[in-house]
This record gives sequence, structure tokens and C-alpha cells, in this order.
Amino acid sequence: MEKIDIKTFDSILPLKNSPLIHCITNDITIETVANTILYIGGKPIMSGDSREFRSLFQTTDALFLNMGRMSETHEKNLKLASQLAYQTKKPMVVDMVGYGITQQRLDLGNEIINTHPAIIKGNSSEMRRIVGLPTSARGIDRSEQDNQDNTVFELIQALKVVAKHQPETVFVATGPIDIVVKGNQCVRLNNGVSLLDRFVGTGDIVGALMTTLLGAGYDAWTSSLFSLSYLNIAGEQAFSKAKGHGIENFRQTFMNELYVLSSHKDWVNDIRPVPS
Ligand SMILES: Nc1ncnc2c1ncn2[C@@H]1O[C@H](COP(=O)(O)OP(=O)(O)OP(=O)(O)O)[C@@H](O)[C@H]1O
Ligand SMILES: Cc1ncsc1CCO
Ligand SMILES: [Mg+2]
Repeated sequence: MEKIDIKTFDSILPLKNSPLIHCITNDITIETVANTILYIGGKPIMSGDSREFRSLFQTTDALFLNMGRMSETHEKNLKLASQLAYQTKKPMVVDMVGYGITQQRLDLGNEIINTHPAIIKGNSSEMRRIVGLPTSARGIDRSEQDNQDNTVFELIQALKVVAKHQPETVFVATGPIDIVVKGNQCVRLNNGVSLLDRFVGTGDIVGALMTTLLGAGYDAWTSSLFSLSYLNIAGEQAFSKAKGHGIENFRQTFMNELYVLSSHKDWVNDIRPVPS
């Protein structure tokens, strides 16, 4: 069964309840992540100091974990925060940046998976490693080979097997086609432009959007489908406005669209699920 209910999407933004989102993320894209949350009506709090996690948890609405830039402290922080989220049932999204490229990222990722995040996301190569499929990707990037028709099909099948054992979690694999799997349900989304891949942090932005929606009270399935569509359609709008003016111009126009689209309702008409 493939289910996508876009009828409800046009009333989601701007958010009415300003959810407070605790982010433990990488310092490469930390400002972009914070601004993304603000642009759609959330409130970011970026804290990587474990001494304050317990008291912060009393006021936050959702938690965003991003493995991005590893350090001993970051690793400890992510472990502690994901345990706390599990114990306190805090809605949590984890971005598995570089899962499996080193032993440290493999072990950390596995520990976090065991704390049952609402959404586990990564690019298609990271998600292939999670389900035990081979990939030739290096570093934190995707490999083009992991986005062909046959490899996308293979990844969906493998994700469904893993999702069966963790039925409450939504698994998201990003790329030119985004894949969203929960239990036996799967949706593929086909929006976006290739320039989204030419600057750093697009995946981190998707994670920030998803966590903000979760914090506002939407379920993990809706939060995932909405965020992927919203980001990619912002990318399409930016492309039509800023094409030919260079990558930095595109990036700024795209960030601006993340704000501008929040008060336009008709963007939902551009959502393009891949027919099953
Ligand atoms: N070539 C593309 N065509 C369409 N959409 C794309 C393309 N590349 C990226 N995107 C969109 O950008 C978002 C991020 O995807 P991507 O797989 O590039 O994340 P990532 O590798 O984690 O990024 P980063 O490491 O820069 O944070 C996805 O929602 C995806 O749809
Ligand atoms: C370039 C880079 N290296 C580790 S994290 C990161 C940003 C990706 O999100
Ligand atoms: Mg990423």
C-alpha cells in the first residue's frame, strides 16, 4: 500500500505553535539548520553541552540528532541524548551522516537506531549500509550508482524488511528520488533539481524540517513526506528564479524560498509522487 495525503499539507505552514527544537548537529551547517527551523515558524535551540540536556528536555518539543562532524564529545552527546529521548518519549529524528564509513559511525548509528527514533534518515548510500547492501560511495556523499532504477528498487525491498522489525519508525533515503518507508508502506517522491546536490547541507535541512513538523505534533509519516516535498519544491522555485546566476545565488534564493513558500498554499500542487 502506498499512501500520501497531500490534501492536508497546505494548512501546515506557517506553524501556529512554534515548537522548540533541540538540535545536536554539525558545526558546518549549524546556522543553516537553525534558520530553516525559524523560517517555517519553529524555534531552534542548538546545544551540545550534555550538562544541560535533562533540563532542556523539559521544555523542548522534539530532538534532532545529526552524526555529521564526529568527535568524542559529539559521540557521547548523541548517545546520551538519544537514550534520554527514548526514556522520555521525546520525538526524535536522526540523520545518519556517514553511517558505516568508519567503525565509530557504524557503532554510534547502531546505538541510536536501538533507541527507536521516529525518523531515521540518510542519503541513499547511507541507507544502503544500514540495510546491509553494498555501496561504492565515499565519505558523506551519495554514489550515483545508488540512484538507478534497479538500486532504488533493491533499497526499497531491503528497507521494508528492516521496517518490519521496527514498524513505528519511518525510514527515509534521499537522492534524486526520495524514498519513504514505514512498515510495508512506501512512497517515492520525484521533485527537486540537481543543483540541490551542489552545496553542503541539503540533507541536514530536510532533517531540520522533519523535526520541526514532528515537534509541532504531526506524525512521522506526514512530517517526512511534507518536508521532502517542501524542500524540493523550494529548490524548483529557486531554480526558476536564480538559474544561471551561480551556485551561491541559487543557495540564497533556495533558503529564501524555504521562508516564502510557507505562506503560499499552492506549492502542494507541484508534489510529484512516483506512480506505483
Ligand atoms: N539530483 C537531485 N535531484 C533532485 N533532488 C535532489 C538531488 N540531489 C539532492 N536532492 C534533494 O535534496 C535533499 C537532500 O538529498 P541528498 O541525498 O543530497 O542529501 P545528503 O547527501 O544527506 O546531503 P548533505 O550531505 O549535503 O546534507 C533530498 O530531499 C533530495 O530530494
Ligand atoms: C562536509 C561535512 N563533513 C561532515 S558533516 C558535513 C556536512 C554535511 O552535512
Ligand atoms: Mg546527509
